[in-house]
Amino acid sequence: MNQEYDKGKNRRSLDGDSSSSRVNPGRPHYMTVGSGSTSESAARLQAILDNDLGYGGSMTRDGINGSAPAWNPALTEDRLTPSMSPIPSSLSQSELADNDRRAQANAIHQLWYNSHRVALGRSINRAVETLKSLQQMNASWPATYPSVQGAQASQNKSDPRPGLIHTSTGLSNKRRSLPPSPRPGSIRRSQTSIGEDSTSESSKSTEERTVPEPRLISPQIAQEFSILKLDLKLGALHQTELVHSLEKNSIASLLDGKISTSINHLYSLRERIEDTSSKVLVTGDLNAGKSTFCNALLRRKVLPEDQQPCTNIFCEVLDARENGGMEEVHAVHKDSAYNRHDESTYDVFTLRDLEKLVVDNDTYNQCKIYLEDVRSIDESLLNNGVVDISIIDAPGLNSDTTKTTAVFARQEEIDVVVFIVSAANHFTQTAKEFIWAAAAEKAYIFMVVNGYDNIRDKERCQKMILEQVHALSPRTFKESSDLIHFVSSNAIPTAPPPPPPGGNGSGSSSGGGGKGGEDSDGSNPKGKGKDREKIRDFEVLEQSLRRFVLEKRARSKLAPAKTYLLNVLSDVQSLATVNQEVAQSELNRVSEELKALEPILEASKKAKSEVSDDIDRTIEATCKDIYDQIRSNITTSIVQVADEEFLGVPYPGLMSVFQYAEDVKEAMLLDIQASVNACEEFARIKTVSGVSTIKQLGLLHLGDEYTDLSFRSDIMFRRKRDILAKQVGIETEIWDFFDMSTILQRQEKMAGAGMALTVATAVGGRMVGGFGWVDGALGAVKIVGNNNIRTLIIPGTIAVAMVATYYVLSQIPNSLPQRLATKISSQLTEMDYVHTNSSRISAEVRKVLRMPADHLRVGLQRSVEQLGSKREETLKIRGESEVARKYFGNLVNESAKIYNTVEAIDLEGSAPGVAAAYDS
Ligand SMILES: Nc1nc2c(ncn2[C@@H]2O[C@H](COP(=O)(O)OP(=O)(O)OP(=O)(O)O)[C@@H](O)[C@H]2O)c(=O)[nH]1
Repeated sequence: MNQEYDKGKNRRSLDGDSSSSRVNPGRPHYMTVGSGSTSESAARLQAILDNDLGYGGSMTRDGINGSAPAWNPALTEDRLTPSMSPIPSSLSQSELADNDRRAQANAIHQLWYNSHRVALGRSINRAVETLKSLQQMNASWPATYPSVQGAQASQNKSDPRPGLIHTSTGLSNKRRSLPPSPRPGSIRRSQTSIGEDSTSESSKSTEERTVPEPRLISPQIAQEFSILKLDLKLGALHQTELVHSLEKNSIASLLDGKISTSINHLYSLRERIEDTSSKVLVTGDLNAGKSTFCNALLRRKVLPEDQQPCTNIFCEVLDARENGGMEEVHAVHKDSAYNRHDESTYDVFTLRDLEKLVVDNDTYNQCKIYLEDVRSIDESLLNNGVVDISIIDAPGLNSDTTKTTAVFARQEEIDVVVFIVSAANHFTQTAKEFIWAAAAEKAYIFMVVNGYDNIRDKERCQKMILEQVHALSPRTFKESSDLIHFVSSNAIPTAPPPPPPGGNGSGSSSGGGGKGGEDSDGSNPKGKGKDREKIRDFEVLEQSLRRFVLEKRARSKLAPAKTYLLNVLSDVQSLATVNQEVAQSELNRVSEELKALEPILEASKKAKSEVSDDIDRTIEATCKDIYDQIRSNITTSIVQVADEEFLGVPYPGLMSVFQYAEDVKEAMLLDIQASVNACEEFARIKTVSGVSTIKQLGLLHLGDEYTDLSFRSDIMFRRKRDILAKQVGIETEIWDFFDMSTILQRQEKMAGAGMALTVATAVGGRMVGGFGWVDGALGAVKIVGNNNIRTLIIPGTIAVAMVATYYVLSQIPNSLPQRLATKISSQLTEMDYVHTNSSRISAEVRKVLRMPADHLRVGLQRSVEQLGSKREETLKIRGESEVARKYFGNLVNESAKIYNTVEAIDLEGSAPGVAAAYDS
């Protein structure tokens, strides 16, 4: 923030030539009064001044760690008495002593003034540092901007004045008193309040809960931001509604812009207090008589006056000595920064050309009018012997928006505002707005109620105007006798306009003007009673203005810086207080959130690993169970398939025995297939129950975050149907019909059943069954006898064979299924049918169960990650809030400290030395 300033800048020439005046550019330049040599005490004071150029031991080191920015030594170059002040060579002893006394008094005053200026300069530096740090903080932690409560604001809609008052919190008891106009009483946080901030809010549940109205809304801290007030004039929306409709970051960026503007303004204020000259802006409504007033002050008709609006550009009147004693007009080119030493930035004209220049402003944006004021230093404002003054005549406020804006902007670089108000029209809305804007740094405004001669009921006019001033600028009102004047500027005798170009100008004008100069009509107004009164009123005004600008220079020159500093620091303090509390509640909130979050995160992590293992175990157990169950079921089904009573296939008789075999075979395979289907159904049921178990786990651990997968058990096992019939290919053989083992088994069963067994059956059975038929034959021979046997043997054999054949054939429905079952069973064993199907079904169940299981695992993982990142985010917010709380806590203290330092700079009391200097 250190800024090096051009040491020569703003330093005026004391002898008409700025270069020759620089006797010692690094120290104050005071003229030698009296006999040409200063008295001892004056010399001592001079020495003190030399050593006290803003760094001296007399200053309290309250700067920023003693590292105050570079201070321009030229700032103390105010003249106490101009070198060209006429000092008669033959002064009496008493007059010399008087001069000496005055010089001493001036020196004392200068010391006092310098100390205040330096203190203010340091405070400006500290304020700039503070604002810069606030800007940085605002970038990383968007500051909360309190706004006026909508309801409150609308209650006060009748109040035309924008903004609110500062109430009694923090510094407010020390703040400036403001008009008693009703102001909205409370503020409330903008949409950036806790709970409303979507960016910083890290928990859904927190977002959803109802946030209690922050304490910040309390009317106790209701106050207006005068400097850092966001200017939101968009459409028909009220400022509050706008603030609430804006994003927190948008507000932060608007605030950032305001801070930047304020920093720049502080720089310009520092420059202004360093500048030894004083700029007086004469402004007011259109046609209020600004130019007439300026002319009256100068006692010369320099600026064009007209009944219709005529001043279109700024006209700055300066002492001709600043221009080498030449009276001329420098018309500054548009978009050029004026530099008197660079003629490319302006065109030179004579005073006579002024009228045209002022009205026609297409080429120029302002005029610098160098004028010789021949009045004595006791009377002249320009040539006052104390300080360089420039008087700026501004275009009428309500002439057009651009010019009005320009006047508003211009007042930021001036020290004193002289506001001309028409006695007939009073304060217009634009006038009021200007005064409110000026109040940001100017607690006092010099008010000139002009055209007073036009008013019949003067008392009523005064009363009304004073009432208005009371509301507009209370401090000005408080000192109304000094700061508010009712005059008629056109009644002041002025020297006629300058002679035509060709003459040197200064000589002729000084001849025409001067003290008690004639009016343009040539009459002597001092002779007329009414005019005398007007002139007297004007002279009183002049004295007050001189006192305000010259004697109370600390007030006129330094007070704007002080007022602005107090206002901006107060704004900073309010902002800091609000944000400290916001940061604190944010900190509390996130700490609470963290406290709640930690165990949830831990539980979630634990659940994740436990549930994962659990699911795996459950799936494996389910699948194994299913496998075992299915294996046993299919095996049983295969084993039992032959026992099924012909599986519902009727025996068609011997003629269709092959078809019978095919039907039995198919029935058997279908029966086995049916058992497999039953197993699939069983597995389906088990899967549905498994999926439901996983879902329960998901709901238990993820709650609402668990998303269910749609599961259709009916589409399981679709592809494996009918596979068996295709795979099993069994040929029916002749031996399949005569399965002896089955026949024998059956015979034994039947034998065990009782005596119904016939011999034929027994014999046949034996015969058919094996070699036992020989024994049977021998037994029969013994009974029948050998001869008989011989005759019976053939037919007997035939009979037995027939019986046996019949028996065997009758046993086909019994023996064929057994035989086929055995063959199917062995083929299925060969195919590993039981295992294949059991593992196929259990594998599909595993696959199906894994889907929701994996989904649950992913959900759990995501939940842990989300909780983890929420924790990270919350930790980050906690860290930031902690930093912000500390920062804003410090800012509250720091801004209060600077505020107190600034407030302690007493610019109001009578300046030491002044009385003595101007006494006599
Ligand atoms: N009766 C009366 N007329 C005045 C007074 N002061 C100014 N006038 C007249 O008011 C008219 C406007 O005066 P100006 O000085 O041109 O007003 P202005 O405010 O400079 O006008 P703009 O710069 O164009 O806004 C002129 O005709 C003046 O003679 C006054 O005190 N009494």
